[in-house]
Amino acid sequence: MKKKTASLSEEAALRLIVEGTVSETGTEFFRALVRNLAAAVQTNGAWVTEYLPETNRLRALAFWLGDKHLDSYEHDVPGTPCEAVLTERKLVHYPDRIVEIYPQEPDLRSFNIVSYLGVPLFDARGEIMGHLAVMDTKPLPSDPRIISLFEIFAARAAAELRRLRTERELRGREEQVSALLQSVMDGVVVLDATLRIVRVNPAAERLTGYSAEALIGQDSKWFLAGESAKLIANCTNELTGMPHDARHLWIPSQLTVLRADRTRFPAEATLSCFENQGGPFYTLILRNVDDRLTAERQIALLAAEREYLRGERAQDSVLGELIGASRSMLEVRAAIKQVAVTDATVLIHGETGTGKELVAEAIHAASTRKTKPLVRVNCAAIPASLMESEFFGHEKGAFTGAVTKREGRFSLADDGTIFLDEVGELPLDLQAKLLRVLQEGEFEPLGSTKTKKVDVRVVAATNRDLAEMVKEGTFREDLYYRLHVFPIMVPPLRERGDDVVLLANAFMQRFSERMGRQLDPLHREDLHRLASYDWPGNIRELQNVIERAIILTHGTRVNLTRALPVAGVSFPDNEPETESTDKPRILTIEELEALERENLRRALDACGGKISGASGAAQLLGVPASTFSSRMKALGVLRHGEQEKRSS
Ligand SMILES: Nc1ncnc2c1ncn2[C@@H]1O[C@H](COP(=O)(O)OP(=O)(O)OP(=O)(O)O)[C@@H](O)[C@H]1O
Repeated sequence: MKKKTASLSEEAALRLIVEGTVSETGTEFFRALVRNLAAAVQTNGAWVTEYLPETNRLRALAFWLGDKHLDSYEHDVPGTPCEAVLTERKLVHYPDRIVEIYPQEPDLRSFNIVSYLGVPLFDARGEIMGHLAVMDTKPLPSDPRIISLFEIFAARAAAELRRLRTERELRGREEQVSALLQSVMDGVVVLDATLRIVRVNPAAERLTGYSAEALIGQDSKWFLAGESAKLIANCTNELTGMPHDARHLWIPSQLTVLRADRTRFPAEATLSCFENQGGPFYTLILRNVDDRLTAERQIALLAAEREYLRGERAQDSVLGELIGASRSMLEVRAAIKQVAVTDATVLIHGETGTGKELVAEAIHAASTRKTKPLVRVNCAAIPASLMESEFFGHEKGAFTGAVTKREGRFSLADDGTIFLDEVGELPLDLQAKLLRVLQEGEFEPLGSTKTKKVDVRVVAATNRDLAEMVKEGTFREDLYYRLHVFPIMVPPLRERGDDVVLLANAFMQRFSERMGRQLDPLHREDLHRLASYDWPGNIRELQNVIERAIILTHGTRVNLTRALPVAGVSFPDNEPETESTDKPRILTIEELEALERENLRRALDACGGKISGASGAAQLLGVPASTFSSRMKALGVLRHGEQEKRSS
């Protein structure tokens, strides 16, 4: 090392440090520092190191020896004068003959070192970061001026080393943050206090279609639709007023992001605030929720569809009880489906026993009121004097016999459906009251002055010609039109074609299951007989016939003969109720023959097919066996087991 001056004043040394290092940082700083330090204290060498605790080694940040820098110098701590510096954590001075103290340290010998002065460098927490040392090929006597100069250099070195470490740490963190930002799927946009974009991640570039260069420096309005930009501005205001540890907000699906191609997408975001250099910054984490919203919509749609299908299935299960595939019945089913979901009043027309009540049930079951009551009222079955109280209820003492207060059917049906069967039988005064309920939804119970309000859907049914009754003045025209909002005509069985067969088979199955009977399916010819019958009592009559036939059957083959009225003529016990009041009529020859044929069959059935003898069918009829047989032949009646070829 060239000695520039024999001795250097402290000020000159300080100037050396300042001037020699002011413009330098990092490696250059340390190189300047050790060079100037060696010059200041006039030693042969100086070095500044960083301590590597993992390997317990010292690595030179800069090493000046003689007249040059040694690059990449590193050595183990144990057995060196530096060890004393690190373990004693204070300035260590070996003024002379250092080789004798550290004979194992080869570099001391090879560099001809005889004296040493070293000091540890601490970080802000008091941990050793490294050390600064000077060494000389001649003795280095203890000189306070040298020591103080040396300590000035050491303080400067420690400061720079600390700065470097902080910088390195920051860089490490920044790299971590960058790596994180690079890898996240969500777009991250950092805004400054004026809501200008200062940083974006690649996902934000992808989401917006803008490059980072295009985005950085722009106002957040650049990529946010008007309302969304306002929302973000409001949120940032809100955030700055919040406690530091709670400065984040979730903005759910309310943002609209504008892409470079001017398309838009809905986004949800989290917005958080952090302080940097005294000012607030905001991190906006954006997520495109288009897919999610689409998926949610899809799920909602599927759920609605499922609900709809459930409803359909429920409807179908109710409609399933309404057997019939004829065109007219399909129309009835379609009408039920159509009107059920509305609150419209329905008037069901149809002959007796055609299934009007079943239709009313199906309407209720397929309506939104299905969980509420369906209250049935048969207007023909209630005495006129009790009808009003039955409909609207009464107060205690409202009339003789009204010992307690009683709710009427309309109150019971509140929120549900009332089925007014045989509505044509309503007396005129009650028709007026019914009209009021239909129009205003209100009535007064008998004996009460308080008006009751109800929400009741009315389904009425009649087998009478109400329009004709209006003309006759027995049915109110205004009520007729009020009821006639949605008329459904239930066709008689004779107009339903093969529905008879479907119904007969269904009833067979229903009753045989109910009675625990194993029965053969109905024969083709039985079905034919059923189909050719007129069915004045409609489905109720058919149902009765099948039920009766099963009861009368002993084996597995259903005995329709005794249950079925013959060609429109019935035995007295088979007479449909509706016909019971009809006058006896004159029979045709064919009808008489059919009746006789039926009678022969019944006799045969009753006697197990036996004709002659004490328990024979002939005796049952009181005729000789030969007469019985010839009548059988003439009328084409076959015995059990024989194949019948008749088609009546
Ligand atoms: N389409 C059908 N499918 C299955 N059963 C039916 C059908 N229609 C009617 N029924 C059955 O026939 C019987 C008579 O039906 P319902 O009481 O509904 O007829 P209605 O027209 O209301 O009779 P009324 O005019 O005498 O009041 C009931 O037992 C019912 O279950």
